[in-house]
Amino acid sequence: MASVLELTDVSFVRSGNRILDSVAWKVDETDRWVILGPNGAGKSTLLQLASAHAHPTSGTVDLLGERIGKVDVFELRTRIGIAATGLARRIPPTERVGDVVLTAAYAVTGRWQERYESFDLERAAEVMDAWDLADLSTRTFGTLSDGERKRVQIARAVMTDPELMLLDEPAGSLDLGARESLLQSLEDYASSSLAPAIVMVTHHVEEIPPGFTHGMLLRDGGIVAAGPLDEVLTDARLTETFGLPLEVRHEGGRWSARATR
Ligand SMILES: Nc1ncnc2c1ncn2[C@@H]1O[C@H](COP(=O)(O)OP(=O)(O)OP(=O)(O)O)[C@@H](O)[C@H]1O
Repeated sequence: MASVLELTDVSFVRSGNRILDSVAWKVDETDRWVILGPNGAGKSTLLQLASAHAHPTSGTVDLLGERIGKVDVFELRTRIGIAATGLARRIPPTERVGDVVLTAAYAVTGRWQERYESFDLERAAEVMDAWDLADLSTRTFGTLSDGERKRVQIARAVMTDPELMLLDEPAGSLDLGARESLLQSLEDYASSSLAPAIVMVTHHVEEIPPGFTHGMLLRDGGIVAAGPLDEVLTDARLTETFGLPLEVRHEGGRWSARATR
């Protein structure tokens, strides 16, 4: 099976702070990964490396068949879909939802004078339909709820048919209904044989969509466990990762966890 991302002995140091330490990780094209770990564990930094927005201090990152440091990262980034809060901040609040999705074809935010082909317009309509955004296409991004904004960000990332999809806390800050509805959409997306490899960072095991296959537990920049989800999400490993006694359950395709006394 072809690997889309491979980190070999990767360390990442900033201001003398070892944020990632000797990380080895391989993502194959059919994998759907979830990354969990306490605040400050290094999850977002790992996504920065996985999206060619950061270089490792030592070790190697191979992304979509290219070695980071030996390739034009601007070209490489067009092959990766990212939905993250930091990127959402760059979307002008006055931009129409339809244009937020469509402008992904040129990797820009804010529609200007780009000329779109009919297949771009058809693709944007198809993606907005799939992510329940068709009724919002003429609304402006700034008027949307948090849940709607998350959907728009993901639809924008899906628009270009990426070879790797990176999701940073897609269900963070959503109410119960919005979360459950988003998880159903993510489950549908992840179950398609046409979907790319997916890596999702989350703070809660309850936010893992059914069908996700692999998990990584990160603590203090090091991997506690990585592999098939049911081997990784155990009481002992979650307890070690979060530093308090935890009990985990897996029922009906969904995960939950709580502290024990
Ligand atoms: N440029 C930097 N210089 C120094 N330290 C940094 C820098 N960027 C991040 N860090 C530190 O690296 C650690 C990991 O940060 P990162 O954002 O990757 O963690 P995270 O697991 O995503 O956290 P959270 O769950 O809170 O979002 C944190 O302690 C953070 O303060």
